[in-house]
Amino acid sequence: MNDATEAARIAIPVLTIDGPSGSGKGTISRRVAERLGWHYLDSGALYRAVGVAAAWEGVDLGDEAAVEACARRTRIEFRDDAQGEPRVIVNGQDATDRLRLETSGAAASAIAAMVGVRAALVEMQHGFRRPPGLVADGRDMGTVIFPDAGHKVFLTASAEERAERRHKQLMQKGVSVKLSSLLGEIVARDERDASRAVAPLRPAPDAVVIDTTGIGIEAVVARVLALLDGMRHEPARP
Ligand SMILES: Nc1ncnc2c1ncn2[C@@H]1O[C@H](COP(=O)(O)OP(=O)(O)O)[C@@H](O)[C@H]1O
Ligand SMILES: Nc1ccn([C@H]2C[C@H](O)[C@@H](COP(=O)(O)OP(=O)(O)O)O2)c(=O)n1
Repeated sequence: MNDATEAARIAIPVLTIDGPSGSGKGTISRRVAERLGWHYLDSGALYRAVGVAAAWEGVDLGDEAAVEACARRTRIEFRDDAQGEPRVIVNGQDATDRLRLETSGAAASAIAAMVGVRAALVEMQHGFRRPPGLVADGRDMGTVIFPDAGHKVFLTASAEERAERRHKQLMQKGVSVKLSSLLGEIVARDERDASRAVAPLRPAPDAVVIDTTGIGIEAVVARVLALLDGMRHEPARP
């Protein structure tokens, strides 16, 4: 990339929304992106998609080189269906429902600890930075992928509330799962995501942390938009 192209790329505004599972990243990011008319990157879906592609291809998840090669060849597309629902197409197949399973989240978390897998997905994530702007959700959006983002948010909520939210979400989809086992899975996944050596889950030093425990979706959206508004009107520092 030449200097002029790089300068044009980094002039495109980015809002990063990182946080643990069930903190509301996807829900809040989608709504904020819609209000702003910006693009949206669900980076977790990329890790989930690689995990699913690896399972389809019989790749051993313990073999780092094989999983990295799988990450490099996996084709992932985001599309809205006729009802406007977002779908994720992995190597030409609609994998949306499978990607949402907690087993896919756990597989994604395991392969996301591999440095080669993370490296394989960097360019694809940068490709989402297109005018007029991008809202990017994940674990390392503000720390690693878009460290120059002008707006960074880290969402949290108590583990109990996050498990309850996920439980309700799964029940609505007709997936029956015990709340206690879900809580255990979520806590274990957060622990692995936060303790890994490469791009661990943690707030960027310049992120605004919002604890969403007991705060409704629209109130969180309003807080994020207010933050953005404040930053946009902040006078440039000398
Ligand atoms: N602030 C909130 N209050 C109550 N429920 C929420 C809140 N934020 C998100 N949810 C719900 O919690 C569930 C998980 O949210 P999601 O956006 O998928 O989280 P994440 O992307 O962080 O895993 C969804 O059903 C969503 O509607
Ligand atoms: N930027 C990202 C996004 C997700 N991951 C990994 C770690 C997460 O446990 C899995 C799944 O992420 P995803 O955001 O889809 O999961 P939740 O919706 O928060 O439950 O992927 C990551 O390491 N880096």
